[in-house]
Amino acid sequence: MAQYTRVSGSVGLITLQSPPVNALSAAVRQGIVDLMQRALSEPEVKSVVICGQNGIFCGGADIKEFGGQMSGPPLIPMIHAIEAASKPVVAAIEGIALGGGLELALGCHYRIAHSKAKVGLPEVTLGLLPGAGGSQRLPRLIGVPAALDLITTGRHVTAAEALKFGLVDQITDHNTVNVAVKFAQRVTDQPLDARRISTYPCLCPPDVDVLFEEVMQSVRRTARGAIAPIACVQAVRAAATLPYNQGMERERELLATLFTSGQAHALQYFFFAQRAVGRWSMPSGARWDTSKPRPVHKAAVIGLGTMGRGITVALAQAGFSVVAVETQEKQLMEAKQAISGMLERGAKRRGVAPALDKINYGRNIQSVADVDLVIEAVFEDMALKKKVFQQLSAVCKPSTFLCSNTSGLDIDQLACQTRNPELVVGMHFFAPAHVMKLLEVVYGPKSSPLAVATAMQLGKKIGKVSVAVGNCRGFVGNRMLKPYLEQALFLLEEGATPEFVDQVLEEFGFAMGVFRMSDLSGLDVGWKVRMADGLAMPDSTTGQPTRLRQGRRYSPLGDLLCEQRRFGQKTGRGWYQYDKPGSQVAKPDPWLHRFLDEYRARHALVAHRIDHQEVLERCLYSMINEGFRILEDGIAAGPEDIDVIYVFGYSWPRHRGGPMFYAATVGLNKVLERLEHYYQAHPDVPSLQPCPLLRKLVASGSPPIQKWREVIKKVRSQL
Ligand SMILES: CCCCCC/C=C/CC(=O)SCCNC(=O)CCNC(=O)[C@H](O)C(C)(C)COP(=O)(O)OP(=O)(O)OC[C@H]1O[C@@H](n2cnc3c(N)ncnc32)[C@H](O)[C@@H]1OP(=O)(O)O
Repeated sequence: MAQYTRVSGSVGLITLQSPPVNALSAAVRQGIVDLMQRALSEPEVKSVVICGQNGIFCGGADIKEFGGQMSGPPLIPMIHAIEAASKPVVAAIEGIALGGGLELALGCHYRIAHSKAKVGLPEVTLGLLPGAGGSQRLPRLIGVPAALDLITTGRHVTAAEALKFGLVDQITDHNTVNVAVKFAQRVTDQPLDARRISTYPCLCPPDVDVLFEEVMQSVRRTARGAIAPIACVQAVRAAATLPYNQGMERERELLATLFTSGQAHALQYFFFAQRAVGRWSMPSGARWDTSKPRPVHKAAVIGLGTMGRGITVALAQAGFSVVAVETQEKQLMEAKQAISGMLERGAKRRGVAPALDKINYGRNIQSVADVDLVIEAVFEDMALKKKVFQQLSAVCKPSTFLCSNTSGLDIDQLACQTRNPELVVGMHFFAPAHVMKLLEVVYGPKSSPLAVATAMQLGKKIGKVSVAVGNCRGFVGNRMLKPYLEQALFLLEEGATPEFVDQVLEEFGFAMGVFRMSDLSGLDVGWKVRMADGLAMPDSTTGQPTRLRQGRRYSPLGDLLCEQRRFGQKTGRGWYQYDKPGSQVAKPDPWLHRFLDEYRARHALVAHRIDHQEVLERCLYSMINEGFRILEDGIAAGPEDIDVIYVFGYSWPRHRGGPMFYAATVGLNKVLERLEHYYQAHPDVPSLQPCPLLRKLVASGSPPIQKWREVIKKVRSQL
């Protein structure tokens, strides 16, 4: 859909109309084609302006159309026709010009942008490349290095940056369409040949081969197995080395491979999953669209350790007034210094003033009396947290929301310490809290929809992707991590090495394998939890064999390392060895290999050959199985919630869509069959026993992931 109006007598104005972002659906493309013909055929019309309604130029191709049969006029000939037009065509860019939207603008002869507009070619983030001439026109317009940067990262650039690159001709603070119309009138008689970007030579630096080699190496290093960034480099290389038409042919070939790839499907699923988590619901029926948040003006953070500092920075940077409380004078001074440094570095990067004046520091919990919301971030200890919640409940005004930054403790027990348990929720931040995008908002049985809506909105305001989840041990993320870690340890007992397990997981696409990650986080963290749970204890205390706890197989390997004070990077020894405490370069440790051999000998375990497939299946399928249990229990409302948590919080490779999407890709029947196989081989490992929901989905013919919620609803209604 597009609308045509004649402005100032001689300018044909084409307005794209397809809310919310004027994506180039079949109807919009048809509208552009028809209205361009009309403008070119009207003798009174001397020039054309293309804009989008509601202050948004265009969000690109309509991603919803990708899954189905493409209909309507194709993008490439449509853009060529605009570029070849005999009358000047001006793009009036307000809001955004992304992907196909920017490619459309690149087909125009001139581009005028509002100063607040953003432009970019984010196709790579959807597993694609700019396939409507963008990979060929952009380097011709702004040069190879800048085009490589924009196309391989997909980043959105400001109008000011776009002007610097020469990507737009003018920026304005005024009404962009009016400015573009006036501009179009001025250029009516200008020759157009020099404005057709496809005819430009490609601007290459002298050492262009070296540049491509370096960029390709860097892209391969960071892509973690994603294919689109590599295809993007290849497409730009075609622009630099081939005539335009041949470059377009190469762009077409590369896009054809990407378009039908599993990675593109996964990334496009993930695009919609990220948006779906904002439409949260609770088992009570409360929902995002019926629960209004209450505004938060002033917040407090209690406890200024690593997490509390990061949360304080995130709040202050987003413009909240923060009361930051730490009871020990020395720790308070250290925290103040650290927080100021973080704010100053962040502000320097973003070119703004540091929000130092947003924070008031104090040692006394009384200073939070007038805040709207408190985030408690003291040490992960239930008794301590309970005490803090009792104090907060006595000190704060009755309407204050009380939130706990916990990675897995029972929110209900904390709520019970307060006068208004309905105002209590969990806010599970991930370290470093001012950087990591994920926030689990945890509702307990007493949490009100108001509290959930307020925490979700606060999360959004501080730039987090917030996911509402139910209250259980470990919530979603850490609950699923448990069987994953457990399988990794069992694999060591059975003959694998930490290096091999990590290599397989990193080849799969995780930023770090399970053992390197444990060394980074600190082995003592889990050890303390296991001790509190009565798991990490000498045999004499438990009265059970070392490798059995509470009737289940148990691996004490992590506990044994901790007993040797091998806590990971911080002590210079863990699953790997490091040059010195704090170093990040992990090296295989012969001591650990001997230790594993001795351990196996002591327990009469015969090492067998473990291959890639077994590592992946046992680590990932046991985690996915727990994901199905979480869905069955109603802790997560849908598979998208789990996938978003895993990609943003646990470095699951985005191009694999998340664990639940991955299970759907592998095939639910295959996941079920392999779990059955492993459970038969390890009947003392309950996490390998296939979850009833998985069986039900397979029995229902393994519906597509978008239909799982219907099956889950049925299963839950039968409980
Ligand atoms: C066979 C050959 C065919 C050629 C195909 C190859 C060429 C592809 C070229 C492309 O153009 S690919 C698409 C490139 N565009 C993008 O990647 C932009 C994606 N969108 C965004 O980044 C953001 O949505 C936004 C535009 C910056 C707006 O962000 P904001 O935070 O304001 O709102 P959202 O909640 O993200 O979005 C609102 C609403 O709009 C839906 N939506 C956004 N973009 C598109 C789109 N391109 N197609 C369809 N739908 C889109 C989004 O899903 C939200 O709706 P929902 O119902 O809440 O999910």
